[in-house]
Amino acid sequence: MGILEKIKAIEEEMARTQKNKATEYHLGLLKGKLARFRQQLLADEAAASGPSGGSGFEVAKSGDARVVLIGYPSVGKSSLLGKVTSTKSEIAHYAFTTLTSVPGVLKYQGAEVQIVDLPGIIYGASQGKGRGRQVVATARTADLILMVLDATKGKHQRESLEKELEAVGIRLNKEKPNIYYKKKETGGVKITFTSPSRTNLTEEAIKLLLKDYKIHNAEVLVRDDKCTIDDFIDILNDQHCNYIKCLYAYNKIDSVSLEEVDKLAREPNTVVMSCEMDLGLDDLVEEIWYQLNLSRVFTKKRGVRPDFSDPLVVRNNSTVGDLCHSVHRDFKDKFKYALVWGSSAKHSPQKCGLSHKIHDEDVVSLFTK
Ligand SMILES: Nc1nc2c(ncn2[C@@H]2O[C@H](COP(=O)(O)OP(=O)(O)OP(=O)(O)O)[C@@H](O)[C@H]2O)c(=O)[nH]1
Repeated sequence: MGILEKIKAIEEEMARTQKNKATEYHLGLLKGKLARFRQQLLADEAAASGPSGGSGFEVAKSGDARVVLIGYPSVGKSSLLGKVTSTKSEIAHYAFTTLTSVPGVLKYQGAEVQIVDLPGIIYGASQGKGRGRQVVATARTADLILMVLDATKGKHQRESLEKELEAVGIRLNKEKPNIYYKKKETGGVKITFTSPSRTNLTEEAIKLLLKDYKIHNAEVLVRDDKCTIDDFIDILNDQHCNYIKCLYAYNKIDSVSLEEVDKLAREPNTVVMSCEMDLGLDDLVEEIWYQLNLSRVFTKKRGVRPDFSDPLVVRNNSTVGDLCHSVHRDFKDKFKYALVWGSSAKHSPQKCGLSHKIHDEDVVSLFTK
């Protein structure tokens, strides 16, 4: 039996099995197997396409962060890219216009965010269909997924995309489960819960899964009483799981009622817009920036005004040390002290060491030995 048939057989068995206390472990085991086969399927695909597989839309990562657009055909991804980035992309009045990914650059107050528009075909990816799997591979590299949805269409589009992403191990707006897991050479299986589990994740369930994965020696520490069997399966398939932030953008709000727009706009992690009418695009860009969680830092040479058009971009909560690292790998070794102006400084300028936390829009002078 090929992997695809195995996946199908498990899915059918899961659909047949009633969900109740008695079948909980059995379903957990099936889920565990499913995750393993899906991972295998995607790994086979990656090996087959190879580094020079010529998939046609692998894009080199550039800029300070990467946002990946995901959505069904004709929801307005190309239009959006045309509006917010400096890349032009062809828009035709028919589906499937975007056949190769077109990276665009969104410039936000000096920072550069790469926006990649993937082929609109993600559906069926988890079943190994078409280019969906390649799309997924690129989606995994995103700092933020921007799911573009058509406000005139129902809930189905969002749910089915979420389901597809879920099936290939992309977890949206979710933290990595707080479970410590380490495979060992000897010593058997040791399972500890820091507090009694409030879900279906019991010691017995963990043992069954480990046995099914042919793992006989391991240490497991469940640190969160809300972790489920699914979370533990994710930990077992760690390399296959990516935890990525997702922003939902509903386009074409010019074509639906105000009540509908209002309802959509109130959903969490959601923005509403109309590319055609130029509505909500500034809010979208701001929200993207906010979700990326980045800070701009302006460097200043002695006796010269800082260049406010060319910031260094680092993660929020970064330190002077992180900043040095982003200048050059070895810069930290030469570092003597920094002068910092801006909201993180107690007085202007403040003389700081490597551990000083910098804020967005700070000005920093770095001095070397
Ligand atoms: N009413 C309305 N139509 C829009 C809006 N934005 C885009 N469209 C139309 O939707 C159609 C599809 O737009 P595209 O930008 O090509 O969509 P896409 O998601 O890139 O499509 P693919 O390339 O097929 O994946 C075009 O006819 C656009 O004119 C909008 O805000 N309102």
